[in-house]
Amino acid sequence: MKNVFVMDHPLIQHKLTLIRDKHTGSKEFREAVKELAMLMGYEATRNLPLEEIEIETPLCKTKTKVLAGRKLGIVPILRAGLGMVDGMLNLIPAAKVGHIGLYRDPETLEPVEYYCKLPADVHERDLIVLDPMLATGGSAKAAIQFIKDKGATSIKFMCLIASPEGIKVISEAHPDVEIYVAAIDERLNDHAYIVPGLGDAGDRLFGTK
Ligand SMILES: O=P(O)(O)OC[C@H]1O[C@H](OP(=O)(O)OP(=O)(O)O)[C@H](O)[C@@H]1O
Ligand SMILES: O=c1cc[nH]c(=O)[nH]1
Ligand SMILES: [Mg+2]
Repeated sequence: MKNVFVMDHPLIQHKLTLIRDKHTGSKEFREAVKELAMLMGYEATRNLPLEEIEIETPLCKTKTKVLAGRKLGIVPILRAGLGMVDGMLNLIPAAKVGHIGLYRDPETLEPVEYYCKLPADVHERDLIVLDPMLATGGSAKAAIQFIKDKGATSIKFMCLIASPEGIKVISEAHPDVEIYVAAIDERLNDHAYIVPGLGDAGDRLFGTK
């Protein structure tokens, strides 16, 4: 599907298996999510623009490339998206971080907003929205819409595991948004959990279950 990039690098697939395993505890789960964010972030930032500058090596002057200086931002969807922040910041330490607090109402499955704090110049930044799970797509769809309402025009969405339904929802609602994902699983169950998935990402990251 256009605009959907499935990252099947062996290191990504290996770490994904770690976090799917129900015997993996919070510490190892957190470490693997951070590492996955870093590996995926490497790919998701592949097309950042470069510009040429002149520097001097110990031998001579030379022209060489640096990032073109376009401002970057990452926007984790709370809570579970927080687990991906440090991995991304390791790659792009100058990025500003916005936060969107959303939880999925267990009855209606609708996203409920409880927090939103974005960089003031969000409309000037290339943004990557982070959330490990894309299930019904309701949370990511709402989060991306918030950011667009604040003026953002350049948005990517990065998640670890998606359902086919979630991918469809985001592709249709936000066709301009590229989706980076480590795996697209089979389906959603009756409670809209991804199967086989990894369970509740927030609870596993923070040990709340
Ligand atoms: O695609 P959806 O059907 O909207 O589901 C995905 C959302 O559910 C999870 O968050 P959750 O509501 O469990 O909140 P949490 O991160 O605080 O645990 C997950 O991190 C996504 O944000
Ligand atoms: O499978 C799922 C679906 C929504 N949220 C999660 O954390 N996991
Ligand atoms: Mg949760």
